[in-house]
Amino acid sequence: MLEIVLVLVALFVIYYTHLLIKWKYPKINGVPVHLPPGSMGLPVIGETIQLLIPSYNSIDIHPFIRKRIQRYCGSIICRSNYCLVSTQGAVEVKSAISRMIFNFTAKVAFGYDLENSKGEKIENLPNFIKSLMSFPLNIPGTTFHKCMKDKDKMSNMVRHIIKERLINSPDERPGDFLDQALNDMASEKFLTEDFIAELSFGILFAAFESVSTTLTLAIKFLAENPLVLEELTVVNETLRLMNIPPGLLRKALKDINVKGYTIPAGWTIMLVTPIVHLNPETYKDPLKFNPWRWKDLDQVTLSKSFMPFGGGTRQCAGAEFSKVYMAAFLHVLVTKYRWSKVKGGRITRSPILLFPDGVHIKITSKRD
Ligand code: HEM
Repeated sequence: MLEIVLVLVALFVIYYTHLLIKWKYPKINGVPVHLPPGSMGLPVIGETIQLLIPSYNSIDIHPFIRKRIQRYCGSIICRSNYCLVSTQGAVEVKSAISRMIFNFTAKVAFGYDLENSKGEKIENLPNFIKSLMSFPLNIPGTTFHKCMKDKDKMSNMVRHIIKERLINSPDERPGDFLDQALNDMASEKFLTEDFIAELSFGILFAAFESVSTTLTLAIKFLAENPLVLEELTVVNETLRLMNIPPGLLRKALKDINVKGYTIPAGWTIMLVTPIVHLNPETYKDPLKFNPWRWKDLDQVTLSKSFMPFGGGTRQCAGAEFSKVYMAAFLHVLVTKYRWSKVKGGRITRSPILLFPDGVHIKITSKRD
């Protein structure tokens, strides 16, 4: 009996050693691959236990989603209402703006009203990002588990709204993004109630986290550099300097040769856009917040050296909406309000941008 166990253990060790060697030193048609330099880290876990790499390549629903988001964003821009709180005390900008955008997007996308909702209250979404980048181990006690629970709470809330909508006749519905998706269920096979709930959550998340982070940064930079010019140049400079996503993810569909190195098919590649945005040959003094530089940058340079919303066919579906929304927000801020930084402003990346001490401003209406 003992011999059999020993043989099995030996076979197990040989098999996994073989897999490990194959993974560490891959071959294509029997020829060893010259991999790009760098460490492979540990099997499965890689270099870090903190980074979860999302994949966008599930089913080919992307053109559909893109079209619907763009149509929806276009229609809501004119309904935007920027409610800035005028207060004698200090406001923590990131949470205030997150909440504002969360409420606004949830309301216009699927009719969720935070104050008057009857169902489950969603209080935690603005903190969702903190637990997003975690090792995908879904057992109680892990950050990932907490993150999934928050996401489920949100998707369930949308499911509840979907059920209510489906009871009502189509002409009683508000005609928002959710209604568009429900109407499309008849023609698009992949659109199930579950899918629409997850999609609505995804849009809410994509919109509120990225926009609120950019606006918080813009306000911080403006408070530290009070001479403002055009709002759009401030938005561009903020996106350039801080690069909200740490990079773009792509999957190699076939072996790719780059400068003598092979990236094997199936590998996930991260294009680190901050490197392009901080290239001193394009952006003089690249670490300096300088909205004025945008006056002199030509279109050709920009098309190659500015990609805060990604590029190609997978470019951000909310890019135009975000630029207009943020420029309009800053316009209202600088024309109608006075504000000054009280404390905070420290930024960390892990790998998303966080404000460990917040950005606290004192804000009052110019009419007061
Ligand atoms: C400051 C604001 C924003 C930034 C910096 C940003 C950035 C990005 C980036 C870098 C990507 C990946 C693109 C790629 O892989 O090439 C992306 C994808 C995406 N974004 Fe945004 N985003 C912002 C706002 C929004 C908003 C407001 C929405 C929705 C209303 C949105 C919806 C999406 C969607 C659906 C995708 C996936 C596109 C696809 O795979 O086709 N984003 N975004």
